[in-house]
Amino acid sequence: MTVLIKNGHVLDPSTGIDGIREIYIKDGIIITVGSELNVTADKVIDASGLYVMPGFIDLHVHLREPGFEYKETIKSGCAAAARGGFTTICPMPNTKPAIDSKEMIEWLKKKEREEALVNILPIGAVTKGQMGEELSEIAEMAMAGAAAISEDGKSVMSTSLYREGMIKAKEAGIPVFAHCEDKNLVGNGVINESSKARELNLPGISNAVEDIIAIRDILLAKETGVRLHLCHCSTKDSVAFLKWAKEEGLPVTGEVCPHHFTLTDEDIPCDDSNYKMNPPLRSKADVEALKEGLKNGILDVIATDHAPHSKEEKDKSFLQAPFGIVGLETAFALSYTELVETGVLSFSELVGKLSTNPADVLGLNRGSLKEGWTADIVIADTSEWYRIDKEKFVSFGKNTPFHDRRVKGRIMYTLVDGQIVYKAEEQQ
Ligand SMILES: NC(=O)N[C@@H](CC(=O)O)C(=O)O
Ligand SMILES: [Zn+2]
Repeated sequence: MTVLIKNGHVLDPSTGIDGIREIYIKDGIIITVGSELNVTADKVIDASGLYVMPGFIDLHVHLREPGFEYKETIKSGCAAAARGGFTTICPMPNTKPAIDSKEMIEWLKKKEREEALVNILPIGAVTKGQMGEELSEIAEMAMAGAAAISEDGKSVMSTSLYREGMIKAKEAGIPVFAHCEDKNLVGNGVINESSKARELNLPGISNAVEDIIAIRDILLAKETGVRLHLCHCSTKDSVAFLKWAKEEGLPVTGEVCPHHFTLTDEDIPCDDSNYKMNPPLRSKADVEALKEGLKNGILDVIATDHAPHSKEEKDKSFLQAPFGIVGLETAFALSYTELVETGVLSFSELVGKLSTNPADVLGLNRGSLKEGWTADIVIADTSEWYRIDKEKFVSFGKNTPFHDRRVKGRIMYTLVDGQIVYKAEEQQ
Protein backbone atom coordinates (compact mmCIF):
# COMPACT_ATOMS: atom_id res chain seq x y z
CA MET A 1 0.00 0.00 0.00
CA THR A 2 1.49 3.34 -1.08
CA VAL A 3 0.29 6.89 -0.40
CA LEU A 4 1.49 10.16 -1.91
CA ILE A 5 0.69 13.48 -0.22
CA LYS A 6 1.12 16.18 -2.86
CA ASN A 7 1.28 19.99 -2.97
CA GLY A 8 1.07 20.46 0.80
CA HIS A 9 3.09 22.86 2.94
CA VAL A 10 5.12 20.52 5.13
CA LEU A 11 5.80 21.90 8.60
CA ASP A 12 8.10 19.76 10.73
CA PRO A 13 10.14 21.34 13.54
CA SER A 14 12.15 18.14 13.98
CA THR A 15 13.65 18.35 10.48
CA GLY A 16 13.26 22.10 9.99
CA ILE A 17 11.19 21.61 6.84
CA ASP A 18 8.87 24.57 6.24
CA GLY A 19 7.78 24.56 2.60
CA ILE A 20 5.98 22.75 -0.21
CA ARG A 21 7.04 19.09 -0.33
CA GLU A 22 5.70 15.71 -1.36
CA ILE A 23 5.58 12.80 1.07
CA TYR A 24 5.72 9.25 -0.22
CA ILE A 25 4.56 6.51 2.16
CA LYS A 26 4.87 2.77 1.76
CA ASP A 27 3.37 0.20 4.14
CA GLY A 28 2.91 2.81 6.85
CA ILE A 29 6.46 4.17 6.70
CA ILE A 30 7.60 7.57 5.39
CA ILE A 31 9.92 6.68 2.51
CA THR A 32 10.69 10.09 1.01
CA VAL A 33 10.02 13.75 1.75
CA GLY A 34 11.04 15.84 -1.24
CA SER A 35 10.11 17.70 -4.38
CA GLU A 36 8.86 16.33 -7.70
CA LEU A 37 9.21 12.74 -6.57
CA ASN A 38 7.87 11.31 -9.80
CA VAL A 39 6.25 8.29 -8.18
CA THR A 40 2.86 6.68 -8.56
CA ALA A 41 0.88 5.61 -5.52
CA ASP A 42 -2.24 3.60 -4.68
CA LYS A 43 -3.69 6.68 -3.00
CA VAL A 44 -2.93 10.33 -3.74
CA ILE A 45 -3.92 13.09 -1.31
CA ASP A 46 -3.93 16.57 -2.81
CA ALA A 47 -2.93 18.88 0.04
CA SER A 48 -2.94 22.11 -1.99
CA GLY A 49 -3.36 25.08 0.34
CA LEU A 50 -3.03 22.84 3.40
CA TYR A 51 -0.37 22.27 6.07
CA VAL A 52 1.11 18.78 6.54
CA MET A 53 2.49 18.08 10.01
CA PRO A 54 3.60 15.20 12.22
CA GLY A 55 0.53 13.70 13.95
CA PHE A 56 -0.27 15.32 17.28
CA ILE A 57 0.46 13.46 20.51
CA ASP A 58 -1.81 14.10 23.50
CA LEU A 59 -0.15 13.24 26.80
CA HIS A 60 -3.37 13.75 28.79
CA VAL A 61 -6.78 12.31 27.95
CA HIS A 62 -9.54 10.52 29.84
CA LEU A 63 -11.15 7.68 27.90
CA ARG A 64 -13.45 6.56 30.75
CA GLU A 65 -13.30 2.86 29.90
CA PRO A 66 -13.67 0.69 31.92
CA GLY A 67 -16.41 1.86 34.23
CA PHE A 68 -17.81 5.06 32.74
CA GLU A 69 -18.64 4.05 29.17
CA TYR A 70 -21.64 6.40 29.20
CA LYS A 71 -19.15 9.32 29.25
CA GLU A 72 -16.74 7.97 26.60
CA THR A 73 -15.43 4.67 25.28
CA ILE A 74 -12.03 3.81 23.92
CA LYS A 75 -13.62 3.73 20.47
CA SER A 76 -15.41 7.10 20.71
CA GLY A 77 -12.40 8.75 22.38
CA CYS A 78 -10.12 7.53 19.59
CA ALA A 79 -12.55 8.85 16.96
CA ALA A 80 -12.49 12.24 18.71
CA ALA A 81 -8.68 12.11 18.76
CA ALA A 82 -8.54 11.35 15.03
CA ARG A 83 -10.96 14.21 14.31
CA GLY A 84 -8.71 16.50 16.34
CA GLY A 85 -5.50 15.50 14.50
CA PHE A 86 -4.12 13.37 17.34
CA THR A 87 -2.43 10.14 16.24
CA THR A 88 -1.27 9.08 19.70
CA ILE A 89 -3.05 9.58 23.02
CA CYS A 90 -2.19 8.76 26.61
CA PRO A 91 -5.23 7.79 28.67
CA MET A 92 -5.08 8.54 32.38
CA PRO A 93 -5.77 5.72 34.84
CA ASN A 94 -8.74 7.22 36.72
CA THR A 95 -11.20 4.61 35.45
CA LYS A 96 -13.17 2.02 37.43
CA PRO A 97 -11.30 -0.13 38.15
CA ALA A 98 -8.25 2.09 37.91
CA ILE A 99 -5.45 1.15 35.50
CA ASP A 100 -3.11 0.05 38.27
CA SER A 101 -1.78 -3.38 37.32
CA LYS A 102 0.02 -5.31 34.60
CA GLU A 103 -3.29 -7.00 33.72
CA MET A 104 -5.09 -3.67 33.27
CA ILE A 105 -2.29 -2.32 31.03
CA GLU A 106 -2.44 -5.53 29.00
CA TRP A 107 -6.23 -5.20 28.76
CA LEU A 108 -5.86 -1.66 27.42
CA LYS A 109 -3.21 -2.70 24.89
CA LYS A 110 -5.53 -5.48 23.70
CA LYS A 111 -8.40 -2.98 23.30
CA GLU A 112 -5.99 -0.77 21.35
CA ARG A 113 -5.22 -3.61 18.92
CA GLU A 114 -8.88 -4.54 18.55
CA GLU A 115 -10.70 -1.25 18.32
CA ALA A 116 -8.51 1.85 18.50
CA LEU A 117 -8.20 4.18 15.51
CA VAL A 118 -5.12 5.88 16.95
CA ASN A 119 -2.12 4.77 19.02
CA ILE A 120 -2.78 4.39 22.73
CA LEU A 121 0.00 4.70 25.28
CA PRO A 122 -1.51 3.90 28.66
CA ILE A 123 -0.57 5.62 31.89
CA GLY A 124 -0.60 3.51 35.04
CA ALA A 125 -1.75 4.68 38.46
CA VAL A 126 0.90 5.48 41.08
CA THR A 127 -1.06 3.76 43.85
CA LYS A 128 -3.42 0.80 43.93
CA GLY A 129 -6.95 1.93 43.10
CA GLN A 130 -5.61 5.51 43.26
CA MET A 131 -6.26 5.26 46.96
CA GLY A 132 -2.94 6.85 47.92
CA GLU A 133 -2.05 4.06 50.35
CA GLU A 134 -0.01 1.40 48.58
CA LEU A 135 2.13 1.65 45.44
CA SER A 136 0.83 -0.15 42.37
CA GLU A 137 2.96 -2.62 40.39
CA ILE A 138 5.06 0.08 38.74
CA ALA A 139 7.82 -2.10 37.25
CA GLU A 140 5.31 -4.68 35.97
CA MET A 141 3.12 -2.00 34.40
CA ALA A 142 6.15 -0.47 32.66
CA MET A 143 7.13 -3.91 31.31
CA ALA A 144 3.57 -4.38 30.00
CA GLY A 145 3.65 -1.07 28.13
CA ALA A 146 2.74 1.73 30.55
CA ALA A 147 4.32 4.90 29.15
CA ALA A 148 4.29 6.73 32.50
CA ILE A 149 2.67 6.68 35.92
CA SER A 150 0.25 9.28 37.24
CA GLU A 151 -2.37 9.67 39.95
CA ASP A 152 -4.24 12.14 37.73
CA GLY A 153 -7.52 13.36 39.12
CA LYS A 154 -5.67 13.95 42.36
CA SER A 155 -2.19 14.12 43.91
CA VAL A 156 -0.46 11.46 45.96
CA MET A 157 -0.69 13.34 49.23
CA SER A 158 1.80 11.15 51.12
CA THR A 159 5.15 12.70 50.20
CA SER A 160 7.10 9.65 51.36
CA LEU A 161 4.97 7.21 49.33
CA TYR A 162 5.27 9.42 46.25
CA ARG A 163 9.06 9.57 46.70
CA GLU A 164 9.12 5.78 46.76
CA GLY A 165 6.94 5.65 43.63
CA MET A 166 9.28 8.05 41.86
CA ILE A 167 12.25 5.85 42.66
CA LYS A 168 10.39 2.85 41.20
CA ALA A 169 9.46 4.83 38.08
CA LYS A 170 13.07 5.90 37.60
CA GLU A 171 14.23 2.30 37.92
CA ALA A 172 11.58 1.25 35.39
CA GLY A 173 12.69 4.03 33.02
CA ILE A 174 9.33 5.83 32.83
CA PRO A 175 8.34 9.39 33.80
CA VAL A 176 5.88 10.54 36.43
CA PHE A 177 2.99 12.79 35.27
CA ALA A 178 1.89 15.01 38.15
CA HIS A 179 -1.58 16.41 38.81
CA CYS A 180 -0.73 19.12 41.36
CA GLU A 181 -3.52 19.78 43.86
CA ASP A 182 -3.24 19.94 47.62
CA LYS A 183 -6.24 17.97 48.79
CA ASN A 184 -6.11 19.46 52.27
CA LEU A 185 -6.06 23.01 50.98
CA VAL A 186 -8.61 22.79 48.18
CA GLY A 187 -11.54 22.09 50.51
CA ASN A 188 -14.78 22.21 48.57
CA GLY A 189 -13.48 24.78 46.05
CA VAL A 190 -14.92 24.66 42.52
CA ILE A 191 -13.71 27.87 40.83
CA ASN A 192 -10.67 30.15 40.92
CA GLU A 193 -10.52 32.07 44.18
CA SER A 194 -11.25 35.59 42.96
CA SER A 195 -13.92 38.24 42.62
CA LYS A 196 -15.67 35.87 40.17
CA ALA A 197 -16.03 33.27 42.93
CA ARG A 198 -17.54 35.94 45.19
CA GLU A 199 -19.82 37.21 42.41
CA LEU A 200 -21.20 33.69 41.82
CA ASN A 201 -21.07 32.88 45.52
CA LEU A 202 -18.96 29.76 44.94
CA PRO A 203 -16.09 28.37 47.06
CA GLY A 204 -12.67 29.20 45.59
CA ILE A 205 -9.50 27.28 44.68
CA SER A 206 -6.40 29.38 45.37
CA ASN A 207 -3.21 29.25 43.29
CA ALA A 208 -1.43 27.77 46.30
CA VAL A 209 -3.50 24.58 45.91
CA GLU A 210 -1.49 23.90 42.74
CA ASP A 211 1.76 25.69 43.60
CA ILE A 212 2.49 23.86 46.85
CA ILE A 213 2.33 20.46 45.18
CA ALA A 214 4.11 21.65 42.02
CA ILE A 215 7.19 22.74 43.98
CA ARG A 216 7.01 19.66 46.23
CA ASP A 217 7.01 17.37 43.21
CA ILE A 218 9.88 19.25 41.57
CA LEU A 219 11.93 18.93 44.78
CA LEU A 220 11.14 15.20 44.90
CA ALA A 221 12.24 14.87 41.27
CA LYS A 222 15.46 16.67 42.16
CA GLU A 223 16.09 14.20 44.95
CA THR A 224 15.11 11.03 43.08
CA GLY A 225 16.27 11.96 39.57
CA VAL A 226 12.98 10.78 38.04
CA ARG A 227 11.69 12.44 34.88
CA LEU A 228 8.76 14.59 36.00
CA HIS A 229 6.04 16.08 33.81
CA LEU A 230 3.67 18.62 35.34
CA CYS A 231 0.14 18.19 34.00
CA HIS A 232 -2.23 21.06 33.18
CA CYS A 233 -0.17 23.95 34.62
CA SER A 234 -2.49 26.86 35.34
CA THR A 235 -0.67 29.33 37.62
CA LYS A 236 2.11 31.85 37.12
CA ASP A 237 4.12 30.33 39.96
CA SER A 238 3.95 26.85 38.40
CA VAL A 239 5.67 28.42 35.40
CA ALA A 240 8.22 30.13 37.69
CA PHE A 241 8.98 26.83 39.47
CA LEU A 242 9.38 25.04 36.13
CA LYS A 243 11.78 27.76 35.01
CA TRP A 244 13.83 27.24 38.15
CA ALA A 245 13.79 23.45 37.68
CA LYS A 246 15.07 23.83 34.13
CA GLU A 247 17.80 26.22 35.26
CA GLU A 248 18.84 23.58 37.78
CA GLY A 249 19.11 21.13 34.87
CA LEU A 250 16.39 18.84 36.22
CA PRO A 251 14.56 16.53 33.79
CA VAL A 252 11.27 18.34 34.34
CA THR A 253 8.72 19.32 31.66
CA GLY A 254 5.38 21.11 31.77
CA GLU A 255 2.11 20.98 29.91
CA VAL A 256 -0.65 23.51 29.46
CA CYS A 257 -4.21 23.01 28.17
CA PRO A 258 -5.84 25.21 25.50
CA HIS A 259 -8.62 26.35 27.86
CA HIS A 260 -6.07 27.63 30.38
CA PHE A 261 -4.42 29.99 27.88
CA THR A 262 -7.64 30.91 26.04
CA LEU A 263 -9.98 31.84 28.88
CA THR A 264 -9.74 33.57 32.27
CA ASP A 265 -12.14 33.24 35.18
CA GLU A 266 -13.61 36.56 34.05
CA ASP A 267 -14.96 34.77 30.96
CA ILE A 268 -17.27 32.59 33.07
CA PRO A 269 -20.65 34.11 32.21
CA CYS A 270 -22.83 32.54 34.90
CA ASP A 271 -23.24 29.34 36.90
CA ASP A 272 -22.43 27.18 33.84
CA SER A 273 -20.51 24.01 34.65
CA ASN A 274 -19.05 23.85 31.13
CA TYR A 275 -16.55 26.29 32.64
CA LYS A 276 -15.77 23.98 35.55
CA MET A 277 -12.53 22.03 35.32
CA ASN A 278 -9.56 21.16 37.45
CA PRO A 279 -7.40 23.19 37.73
CA PRO A 280 -9.85 26.07 37.27
CA LEU A 281 -9.71 28.94 34.78
CA ARG A 282 -7.35 31.44 36.40
CA SER A 283 -6.68 35.18 36.35
CA LYS A 284 -5.44 37.32 33.47
CA ALA A 285 -1.98 37.48 35.10
CA ASP A 286 -1.81 33.67 35.17
CA VAL A 287 -2.90 33.40 31.52
CA GLU A 288 -0.23 35.93 30.51
CA ALA A 289 2.41 33.90 32.38
CA LEU A 290 1.29 30.69 30.65
CA LYS A 291 1.60 32.35 27.25
CA GLU A 292 5.00 33.74 28.16
CA GLY A 293 6.00 30.25 29.36
CA LEU A 294 4.93 28.74 26.05
CA LYS A 295 6.84 31.42 24.16
CA ASN A 296 10.11 31.07 26.06
CA GLY A 297 10.03 27.27 26.12
CA ILE A 298 9.36 26.78 29.84
CA LEU A 299 6.08 25.06 28.94
CA ASP A 300 7.01 22.31 26.50
CA VAL A 301 3.72 20.64 25.68
CA ILE A 302 0.10 21.43 24.87
CA ALA A 303 -2.21 18.63 26.07
CA THR A 304 -6.00 18.56 26.12
CA ASP A 305 -6.99 16.97 29.47
CA HIS A 306 -9.98 15.74 27.43
CA ALA A 307 -12.48 15.02 30.23
CA PRO A 308 -15.87 13.97 28.83
CA HIS A 309 -18.95 13.88 31.06
CA SER A 310 -22.61 13.22 30.26
CA LYS A 311 -25.17 15.96 29.60
CA GLU A 312 -27.06 15.00 32.77
CA GLU A 313 -23.91 15.44 34.85
CA LYS A 314 -22.96 18.75 33.29
CA ASP A 315 -26.51 20.10 33.43
CA LYS A 316 -25.98 20.31 37.17
CA SER A 317 -24.81 23.47 38.89
CA PHE A 318 -21.17 24.52 39.26
CA LEU A 319 -21.22 23.18 42.80
CA GLN A 320 -22.56 19.76 41.86
CA ALA A 321 -21.30 18.96 38.36
CA PRO A 322 -18.05 17.00 37.93
CA PHE A 323 -14.82 18.81 36.97
CA GLY A 324 -13.68 18.63 33.35
CA ILE A 325 -14.30 19.62 29.73
CA VAL A 326 -13.70 17.87 26.40
CA GLY A 327 -10.70 19.00 24.38
CA LEU A 328 -9.60 16.64 21.63
CA GLU A 329 -11.73 18.19 18.89
CA THR A 330 -11.00 21.84 19.71
CA ALA A 331 -7.33 21.83 20.77
CA PHE A 332 -5.70 22.54 17.42
CA ALA A 333 -8.11 25.33 16.44
CA LEU A 334 -7.92 27.02 19.86
CA SER A 335 -4.12 26.78 19.94
CA TYR A 336 -3.70 28.01 16.38
CA THR A 337 -6.12 30.90 16.93
CA GLU A 338 -4.91 31.94 20.37
CA LEU A 339 -1.17 31.46 19.86
CA VAL A 340 -0.23 31.56 16.17
CA GLU A 341 -2.73 34.14 14.85
CA THR A 342 -1.72 36.46 17.69
CA GLY A 343 2.03 35.95 17.26
CA VAL A 344 2.75 34.28 20.62
CA LEU A 345 4.23 31.26 18.79
CA SER A 346 5.29 30.57 15.23
CA PHE A 347 3.25 27.84 13.56
CA SER A 348 6.30 25.59 13.64
CA GLU A 349 6.71 26.17 17.41
CA LEU A 350 3.06 25.21 17.90
CA VAL A 351 3.61 21.96 15.98
CA GLY A 352 6.55 21.30 18.31
CA LYS A 353 4.31 21.67 21.38
CA LEU A 354 1.69 19.34 19.89
CA SER A 355 3.91 16.62 18.46
CA THR A 356 7.71 16.75 18.71
CA ASN A 357 7.94 17.81 22.36
CA PRO A 358 5.34 15.36 23.73
CA ALA A 359 7.15 12.61 21.81
CA ASP A 360 10.39 13.68 23.52
CA VAL A 361 8.76 13.58 26.98
CA LEU A 362 8.10 9.87 26.42
CA GLY A 363 11.20 9.19 24.30
CA LEU A 364 9.07 8.06 21.34
CA ASN A 365 10.17 7.56 17.75
CA ARG A 366 7.21 9.67 16.70
CA GLY A 367 6.36 13.36 16.32
CA SER A 368 8.50 13.74 13.21
CA LEU A 369 8.23 13.34 9.44
CA LYS A 370 11.75 11.90 9.13
CA GLU A 371 12.29 9.37 6.39
CA GLY A 372 12.06 5.86 7.79
CA TRP A 373 9.66 6.88 10.56
CA THR A 374 6.03 5.84 11.02
CA ALA A 375 3.60 7.79 8.84
CA ASP A 376 1.53 9.41 11.60
CA ILE A 377 0.51 12.62 9.85
CA VAL A 378 -2.04 15.40 10.20
CA ILE A 379 -3.18 17.74 7.43
CA ALA A 380 -4.93 21.01 8.32
CA ASP A 381 -6.51 24.04 6.73
CA THR A 382 -5.77 27.36 8.44
CA SER A 383 -7.23 29.68 5.84
CA GLU A 384 -10.78 30.21 7.06
CA TRP A 385 -12.60 31.32 10.18
CA TYR A 386 -15.42 29.05 11.34
CA ARG A 387 -17.43 28.44 14.49
CA ILE A 388 -16.91 25.46 16.78
CA ASP A 389 -20.05 23.29 16.79
CA LYS A 390 -20.27 20.86 19.69
CA GLU A 391 -23.04 18.95 17.91
CA LYS A 392 -20.43 17.84 15.39
CA PHE A 393 -18.18 16.32 18.06
CA VAL A 394 -17.77 12.57 17.71
CA SER A 395 -16.80 12.36 21.38
CA PHE A 396 -19.75 11.34 23.56
CA GLY A 397 -18.90 14.43 25.63
CA LYS A 398 -20.30 17.75 24.45
CA ASN A 399 -19.18 19.54 27.62
CA THR A 400 -17.27 22.50 26.24
CA PRO A 401 -17.27 26.24 26.93
CA PHE A 402 -16.19 26.80 23.31
CA HIS A 403 -19.43 26.05 21.46
CA ASP A 404 -19.96 28.75 18.80
CA ARG A 405 -16.48 30.28 19.30
CA ARG A 406 -14.87 31.70 16.15
CA VAL A 407 -11.60 29.97 15.35
CA LYS A 408 -9.19 29.18 12.55
CA GLY A 409 -7.56 25.79 12.00
CA ARG A 410 -9.50 22.81 10.74
CA ILE A 411 -8.20 19.25 10.61
CA MET A 412 -8.71 17.85 7.08
CA TYR A 413 -6.99 14.46 7.30
CA THR A 414 -5.43 12.33 10.00
CA LEU A 415 -3.23 9.36 9.07
CA VAL A 416 -2.04 6.68 11.48
CA ASP A 417 0.52 4.21 10.16
CA GLY A 418 -0.12 5.63 6.68
CA GLN A 419 -3.88 4.87 6.86
CA ILE A 420 -6.48 7.63 6.70
CA VAL A 421 -8.36 7.45 10.01
CA TYR A 422 -10.16 10.78 9.63
CA LYS A 423 -11.18 12.89 6.66
CA ALA A 424 -13.13 16.16 7.05
CA GLU A 425 -16.67 16.12 5.67
CA GLU A 426 -15.77 18.86 3.24
CA GLN A 427 -13.26 16.52 1.62
CA GLN A 428 -15.53 13.50 1.34
N1 LIG B 1 -9.43 17.87 34.67
C1 LIG B 1 -10.62 17.64 35.14
O1 LIG B 1 -11.32 18.59 35.49
N2 LIG B 1 -11.10 16.39 35.30
C2 LIG B 1 -10.41 15.17 35.02
C3 LIG B 1 -9.39 14.81 36.04
C4 LIG B 1 -8.08 15.54 35.90
O2 LIG B 1 -7.48 15.62 34.83
O3 LIG B 1 -7.57 16.03 36.90
C5 LIG B 1 -11.46 14.05 34.89
O4 LIG B 1 -11.09 12.88 34.91
O5 LIG B 1 -12.64 14.38 34.69
ZN1 LIG C 1 -5.53 16.22 36.42
